[in-house]
Amino acid sequence: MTIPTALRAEIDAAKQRVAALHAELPRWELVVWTAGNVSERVGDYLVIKPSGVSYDDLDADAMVVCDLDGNLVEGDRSPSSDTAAHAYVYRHMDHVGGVVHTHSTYAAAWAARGEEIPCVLTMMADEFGGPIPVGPFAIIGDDSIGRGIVETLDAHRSPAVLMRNHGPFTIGRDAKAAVKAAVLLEEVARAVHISRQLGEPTPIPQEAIDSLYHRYQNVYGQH
Ligand SMILES: O=C(CO)[C@@H](O)[C@@H](O)COP(=O)(O)O
Repeated sequence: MTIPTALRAEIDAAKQRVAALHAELPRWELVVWTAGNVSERVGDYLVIKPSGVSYDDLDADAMVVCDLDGNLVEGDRSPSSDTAAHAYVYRHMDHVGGVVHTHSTYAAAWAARGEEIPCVLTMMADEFGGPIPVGPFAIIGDDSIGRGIVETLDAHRSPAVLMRNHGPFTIGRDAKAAVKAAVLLEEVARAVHISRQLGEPTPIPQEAIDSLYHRYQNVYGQH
């Protein structure tokens, strides 16, 4: 199987974007060693990093392309070990254009307890539209992680899920949006963790969460 000529330019542009976005993971201290990955959907394909390769070596030429069943279509190295999970999300969530997985410290700490992060900060209402949910414990190697991500996020506004005893996966309309969700997730996971050391954080009323989420998703920023 080869990339259709009609997608060549889009695939090459996605390789540039996904390579650059992998550099954001160590930049925002979301990963150690090689423990994180970013993908972006292009038609019936996904662009993702090769497994176990240092972020220092992840340029556009290093990126690999898979079909949405996770089969390698282009590239000379094995795709990320989480490719099956990314591919499952794309197959079952048509609106998703980007997926990120990290083991960021504070988000992983909440995942280790199997506890959702309560919506106690306006930044959480803005970006996540409520609490950040926990997905089921699932072992890498088949569709179980992907299935757990989809089943959990289908029931929430949140673009982030804490896979129990593992770590966060985030989704977005493109890879940049999914990376942003991963960055903000770690920030709120840390803030709420610290807050809870000093007392019980105060929940935000649902009406306020809905209002903040609508503003941030539809008004905030440049239009
Ligand atoms: O945690 C795991 C494997 O257990 C992976 O998410 C992490 O090491 C990243 O793997 P890849 O380098 O993307 O194959």
